Amino acid sequence: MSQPAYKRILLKLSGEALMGDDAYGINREVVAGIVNDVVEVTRIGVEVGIVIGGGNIFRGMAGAASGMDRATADYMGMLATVMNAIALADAFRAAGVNARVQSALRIDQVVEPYIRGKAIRYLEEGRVVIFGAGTGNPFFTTDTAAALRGSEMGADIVLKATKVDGIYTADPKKDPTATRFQRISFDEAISRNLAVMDATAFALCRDQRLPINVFSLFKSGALKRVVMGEDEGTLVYC
Ligand SMILES: Nc1ncnc2c1ncn2[C@@H]1O[C@H](COP(=O)(O)OP(=O)(O)OP(=O)(O)O)[C@@H](O)[C@H]1O
Ligand SMILES: O=c1ccn([C@@H]2O[C@H](COP(=O)(O)O)[C@@H](O)[C@H]2O)c(=O)[nH]1
Repeated sequence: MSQPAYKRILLKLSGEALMGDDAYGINREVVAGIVNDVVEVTRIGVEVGIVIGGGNIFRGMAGAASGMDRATADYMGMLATVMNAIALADAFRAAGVNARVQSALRIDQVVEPYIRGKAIRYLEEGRVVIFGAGTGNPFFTTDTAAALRGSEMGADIVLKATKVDGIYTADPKKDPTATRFQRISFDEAISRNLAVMDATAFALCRDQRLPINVFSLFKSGALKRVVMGEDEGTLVYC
C-alpha cells in the first residue's frame, strides 16, 4: 500500500465552515464529518495538529467595525476559537479518539496551556492536538497561528481546509471568472495579494520553507488525497 506523503501535518480548519448551513455557531454534523476525515488520516500513521478559526462565532475586525477597541475584540475572537477547539475535542472523544486542547491564552480550569514540548510528545504518541486561542496575540489571525504552530511542531506541511477548493486568481465567491491554481509559489501568492490567507502566514511559511495546501473542507476524501500527495486543492511552494 502507498505511504502518506507527509508524516506530520498542521491542519487549519475554517471556523466559519463549522456553521454549515446554520446562521451561527457549531453544526454538529459538520464537526462529525471533519472528525471522520481526520481519524482516517491518523489511522494511516499521520500525526495531526489542528488550529481552528473562530469566524463562526466572532471576529475581531467585526467588533472593531462596530466601535470596539480592536485588541479587546481580538481577545474575544481568540476565546471563540477556544470554544471551537473544545467542541472539536469533544467530537473526537465521541468518536473514541484522544484529542488534547492546548490554549495560547491561559484558562487552566478549562484547557491546558500551550507547551511546545508537551504538544510534540502528544503528536509522537499519536494523539491529535488542537491549538486554541490562535497565537495568543491580538492583531493576528488563526492562519498565522497555523503557520506558527506548524513551524514549531516541525510539521511537513500546513493544510488549510476552507470553504473554497483552492487558491484562485481572485476570490471565486465574488468573481465567477476566477480560475484556480494547481500550484503557486509563495512569492507569487504574496505579490498578487491573494486574500485566501493573510500575508503574515504566507511569509512565515515561506521563511520556514513550510509548504501550504489549500483545499475544500466539504469535499469528500480531500484531506486523505492531500495527505497521500495526490493532486487536490492548491499547493503553495517555495
Ligand atoms: N484568491 C482567492 N482564492 C480563494 N479564495 C479566496 C481568494 N481571495 C479571497 N478568498 C476567500 O477567502 C476565504 C477563505 O479565507 P477566510 O479567512 O475567510 O476563511 P477561513 O480561514 O477558512 O475561516 P475562518 O477565518 O473562520 O477560520 C474563502 O472562502 C474565499 O471566499
Ligand atoms: O492569533 C490570533 C488569532 C485570532 N485572533 C482573533 O480571533 C478571531 C478569529 O480568528 P480567525 O482567524 O478570524 O478565524 C480573529 O478575527 C481575531 O480577532 C487574534 O486576535 N489573534
